[in-house]
Amino acid sequence: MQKQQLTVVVRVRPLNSAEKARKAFQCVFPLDKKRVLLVDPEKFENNILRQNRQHERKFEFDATFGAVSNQEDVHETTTGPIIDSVVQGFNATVFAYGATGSGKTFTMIGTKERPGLMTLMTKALYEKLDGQYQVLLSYMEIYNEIIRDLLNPTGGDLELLEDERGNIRVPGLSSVKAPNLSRIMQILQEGNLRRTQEATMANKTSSRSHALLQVMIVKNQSLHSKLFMIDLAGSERASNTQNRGIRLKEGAAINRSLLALGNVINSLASKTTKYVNYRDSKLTRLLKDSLGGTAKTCMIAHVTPSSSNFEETYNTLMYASRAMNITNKPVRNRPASADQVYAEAMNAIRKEMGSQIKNSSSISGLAARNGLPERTGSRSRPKSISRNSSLTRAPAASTTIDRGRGGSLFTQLKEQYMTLSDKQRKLREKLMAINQEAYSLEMSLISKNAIINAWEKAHQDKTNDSVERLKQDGELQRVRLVELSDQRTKVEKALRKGDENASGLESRMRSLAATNEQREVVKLMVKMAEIEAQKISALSDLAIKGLIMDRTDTSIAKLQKYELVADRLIDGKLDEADRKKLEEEYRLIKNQFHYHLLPLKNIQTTVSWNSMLLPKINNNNNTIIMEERLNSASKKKSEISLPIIANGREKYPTSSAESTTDDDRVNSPVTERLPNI
Ligand SMILES: Nc1ncnc2c1ncn2[C@@H]1O[C@H](COP(=O)(O)OP(=O)(O)OP(=O)(O)O)[C@@H](O)[C@H]1O
Repeated sequence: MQKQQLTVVVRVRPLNSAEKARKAFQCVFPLDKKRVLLVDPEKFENNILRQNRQHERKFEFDATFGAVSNQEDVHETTTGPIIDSVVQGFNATVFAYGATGSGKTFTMIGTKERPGLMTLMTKALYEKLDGQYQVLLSYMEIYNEIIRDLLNPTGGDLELLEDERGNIRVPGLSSVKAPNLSRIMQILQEGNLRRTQEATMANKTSSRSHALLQVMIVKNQSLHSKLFMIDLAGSERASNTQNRGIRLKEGAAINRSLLALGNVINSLASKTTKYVNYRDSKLTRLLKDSLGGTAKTCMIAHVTPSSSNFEETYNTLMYASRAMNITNKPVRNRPASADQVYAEAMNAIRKEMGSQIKNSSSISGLAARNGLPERTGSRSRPKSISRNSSLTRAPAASTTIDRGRGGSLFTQLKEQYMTLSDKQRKLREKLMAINQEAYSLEMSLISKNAIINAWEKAHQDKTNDSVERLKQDGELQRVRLVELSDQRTKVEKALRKGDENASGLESRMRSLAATNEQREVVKLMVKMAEIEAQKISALSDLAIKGLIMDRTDTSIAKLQKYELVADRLIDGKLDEADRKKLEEEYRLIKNQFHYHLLPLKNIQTTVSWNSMLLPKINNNNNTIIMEERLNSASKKKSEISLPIIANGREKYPTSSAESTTDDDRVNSPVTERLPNI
């Protein structure tokens, strides 16, 4: 694992008209492709007391871009090479850092006429990826330490979870398929419109949140690599922005997360500090892998050239030069075949088998290896070769090699068997993909139907845009399920036929096998086909478990939120208006939790998708088969139910079923804000 320093570049934007009107002048000068000169405006103030202070400072970075550099220049020099790494399977992060109004959003998002890095990078990625890759996009913002899904505005607040391997995940964050560049542009535009932006004194279109675009590249259903593109909110001084009220509170939250980021950068850059505290903000927790981790990371520091922003510029350049000392250890993700170890083992078996098959097809070779002379035999009665094996008969003096029908037929059957096994493997993989998609659709449909039913019960004839959208989505999902069901029938039919043919070939090969080696070859080939089928079954099992885990994670996040609200309600120190608002929020979360959990409770219906023609793992060893495992998991889930809060006290329903009855749903009907599912 090779260490690699963070790539740190600086972009200086042109002086703008407001700055010129304020009689501000340029105090930052790019000297060449790497160096930048910062001149303290005090130098021109003729202050005798400060005459001896150092007024100029040079900084050197991996690259420096001045006012004349355009978006393409920045991309080609800095982010272009990162795209190559992402294509090779490395995770990467590019983030824009700098004071408010310094040009971060311009660089990352850009304008219609001058698209920024998010567009240029995804475009470059598309040009380099071929059809075997799939691209998924997620777009979120962190606003006042709250994570929101920019692609699913009704999704509510999202939580961060750390799995047992230390990977940070955002359960419930939507990821959207981006089959082409125009879809990406559309997704980005939609997301950007939803981003929290406000005018401040320092910037007319100030981004008040950190925006994180995540591009996931998937190959053979596993993650190939991940690219984070981040437009951070600007660091700001309250005096500069003249912010009050909400803007001031936002500023404090923005600065808190940036302070946490600064602390992480300081700790990582320091040679003495051992402990790095990522936990102080959601931003730093999300960036854990990008700073000091296994990703390739590029920081684009932004400064204004204006003398009025000297202090911010100085701080940014100091941070940036400190960040140059950070080293990551980029690691390529595991190859797309989710089970490299298994694949290697299979290759070893294949190789071994290949050599045995090669040897067994040459009778002379076999005979020679057994220290026996070659035999002559009947060409017309292949079976007699195995029955009356010449190996037990008296050796004949002939050196002619028998490549008669017996030998060649065995070879032909063996080749047919291998081709068939390969075909069966592909069919099983197809079946697995169909099952997985259907499983996920069914889970989503269960939640959707329950929400629609509850809405209709509570609101009768009243229509609602979100409910109508849910209905339309549900309709599309049902159509897709019918398609999948047809596909599954076809694949299963082909699989059954293939299995019949395979067992026919197997018994013919067994009866033709004349030697121990040939018998061994048949055994190995059958074993290999079995292992392939079991492997797919295991992967399928894992994928379904992954879907369940994701849903469970989101449910847990909702439960945590519920606890927070419940605590505040029980605490009771609320005026009437706040209590009412909180109670409504409480009901919404309770609803979300309920609808999200429903598919897990109904797992028996959905699991049928996974059981067809995929062999059950360890079934004959009396270990728990998948259905049982899932059933017991669903049993546990169905025991979870949230209490009702009345007058500031928690009341648990008398039975677990109680909380999920229609009555309960009517008690806490689906509100105007529909729960995300
Ligand atoms: N390189 C550039 N060339 C021309 N105009 C630029 C450049 N960089 C920034 N600008 C302009 O400067 C203004 C402020 O830029 P921008 O909104 O990108 O700043 P920011 O750092 O994202 O601010 P905030 O943190 O407040 O969101 C915008 O009007 C933008 O168009």
